[in-house]
Amino acid sequence: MFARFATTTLRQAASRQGPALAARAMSTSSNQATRTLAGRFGVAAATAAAVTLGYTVYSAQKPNAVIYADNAIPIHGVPGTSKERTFIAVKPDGVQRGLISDIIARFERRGYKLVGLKLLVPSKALANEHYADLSKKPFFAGLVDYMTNGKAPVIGMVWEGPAVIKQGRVMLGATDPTAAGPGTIRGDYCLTIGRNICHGSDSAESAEKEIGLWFGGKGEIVNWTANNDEWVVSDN
Ligand SMILES: Nc1ncnc2c1ncn2[C@@H]1O[C@H](COP(=O)(O)OP(=O)(O)OP(=O)(O)O)[C@@H](O)[C@H]1O
Repeated sequence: MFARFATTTLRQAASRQGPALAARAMSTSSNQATRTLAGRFGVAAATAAAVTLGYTVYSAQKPNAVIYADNAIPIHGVPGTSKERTFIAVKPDGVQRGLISDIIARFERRGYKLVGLKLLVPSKALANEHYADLSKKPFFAGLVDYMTNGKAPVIGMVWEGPAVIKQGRVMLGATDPTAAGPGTIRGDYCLTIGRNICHGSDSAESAEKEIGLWFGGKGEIVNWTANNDEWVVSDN
């Protein structure tokens, strides 16, 4: 009964007043709910109910999003802040050529934080959706086959940090490796556009779409604090 009341209140807040008010309402109402439930059923039940309520509110606003109850950051991060996130992939040619560790190392050394990582052979449906904007191109079928035929897997990653979407693209280098400068991943390691070993989201919209597409299972993105954040992402 109480949970239904709280959920309804929060849904109304989410739809009428937007995310900020919903988040405030969620925090106030779920604190009340948590205290009531904790008194009656114990702390574990109260905690589970509070997490469910939080997820319900966010889902009502944005059905495909996954958030974490601890800090309510969407899995695609917060563009324009130190929590900006991008999707970076090592494509099958990069995996075959043993370049995974080098690509990861470049992002790590720069100071970016790895918050999602998986190795998979993507389905055709996933590759089709990922490259949907290229579906009319003559190379589309070959591109999807190269990504999905299983001759090597893909490494999917989510990296976090200031300006990581733009800087990730800079680090990758031009899509066509013949135009990629030295010091970039493509400029250092590849020669042709069909085998350019890596991918990076090209905008905040793409990052949101791609992170949601490749990740999104519960627990696949981890919010964590690096011990050296003070030395890497602080402002004076
Ligand atoms: N002319 C082409 N011939 C073959 N493959 C191509 C061609 N143009 C693009 N591709 C492939 O399609 C991918 C996506 O192309 P797009 O134009 O979206 O560039 P991009 O966004 O820089 O690349 P990516 O999405 O891989 O980072 C390229 O990385 C490349 O693998």
